[in-house]
Amino acid sequence: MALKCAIDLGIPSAIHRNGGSASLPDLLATLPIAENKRPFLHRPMRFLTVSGIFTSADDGVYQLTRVSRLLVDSIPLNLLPFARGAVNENSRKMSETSGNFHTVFTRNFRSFLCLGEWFRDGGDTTPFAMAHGMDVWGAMSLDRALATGFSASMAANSKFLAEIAIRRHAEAFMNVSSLVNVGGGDGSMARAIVKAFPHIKCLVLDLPHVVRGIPADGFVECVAGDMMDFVPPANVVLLKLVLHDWSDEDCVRILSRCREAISNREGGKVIIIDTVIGSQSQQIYEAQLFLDLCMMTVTTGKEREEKEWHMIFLKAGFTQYKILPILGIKSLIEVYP
Ligand SMILES: C[S@@+](CC[C@H](N)C(=O)[O-])C[C@H]1O[C@@H](n2cnc3c(N)ncnc32)[C@H](O)[C@@H]1O
Ligand SMILES: O=c1cc(-c2ccc(O)cc2)oc2c(O)c(O)ccc12
Repeated sequence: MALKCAIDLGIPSAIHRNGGSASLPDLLATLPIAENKRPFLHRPMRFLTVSGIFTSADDGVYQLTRVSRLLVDSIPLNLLPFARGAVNENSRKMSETSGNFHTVFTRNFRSFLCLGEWFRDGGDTTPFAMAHGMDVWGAMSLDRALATGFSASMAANSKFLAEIAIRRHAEAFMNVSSLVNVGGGDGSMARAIVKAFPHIKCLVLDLPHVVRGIPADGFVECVAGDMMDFVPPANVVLLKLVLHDWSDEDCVRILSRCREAISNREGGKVIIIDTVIGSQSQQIYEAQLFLDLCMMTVTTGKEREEKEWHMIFLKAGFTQYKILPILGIKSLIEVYP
């Protein structure tokens, strides 16, 4: 909530505009803070500094850390839309300040409040459905603003990650002539791939209500469909943050469709961008386990350890795989028939 407050007030951007460091009087001079609230600002700032969002020199001057640099609006590929998605309320007040942003993430919060009840309940619904009366995909198909907000959050994540994944693992996309991005959302990831490798013909497959909102741009082609039933043929199938939404049985079904899509194709492989649980870093490990709880609460999915990934690959008929770390909690997994 302190981070949400800092994002709402635009504090990371204000520090950046001030040349990368700002004292409390500097911040008070530029931020829209009511006169009677000025004596309070040092308290969330003190908490966020101890939490690693800002640093503060002894002289009381705040500076950005690697985390808060991601929240500066003027820095290209910032994660502000993703962070807003994570902390904003779907309310009129927030819509005014952050551009009509409706979020699935606030719904997550209410879903988390049902977790204890979910454990006691013998039904097979998700905590999200307990809180909202329908599953997350149903909620998004009915609420256009919610779907658009989710798509914008995931798109910011994709643009940021695509840049790093392509730079660090360019070889994964070389010698690829066609690629289908299954559950590709608004096509941000596919677009970044085509821009880096213009020879690749890229197709995005997603649900009808998602594909309907994507304007044609000449870079990627978008088709509506259900990945449980059919995946269009290509040399490479890319699944980014898709399998973590689904149970092991559903993943085997999706991956089986992907295997059919690449069968008899030269260099056929599936590229998965997702979490592989397990890290030497306590912070990363904690984030992976937190995301796993999100998946348990919002979807029917989970984050997986390597042995769990291995099991579903074998069940879907694949023989080999290779795990390449990308950044933080995410890895790129190449899976071969
Ligand atoms: C967590 S989002 C990931 C979006 C995108 N890959 C990214 O990383 O930004 C999961 C995506 O899967 C899509 N999806 C869910 N069920 C699907 C289905 N049965 N067939 C195709 N896409 C589906 C959702 O609409 C959503 O765009
Ligand atoms: O609530 C979420 C959050 C994520 C998420 C968070 C952080 C990351 O680095 C990646 C993804 O993903 C979600 C998701 O895929 C979904 O279908 C519903 C909710 C969430």
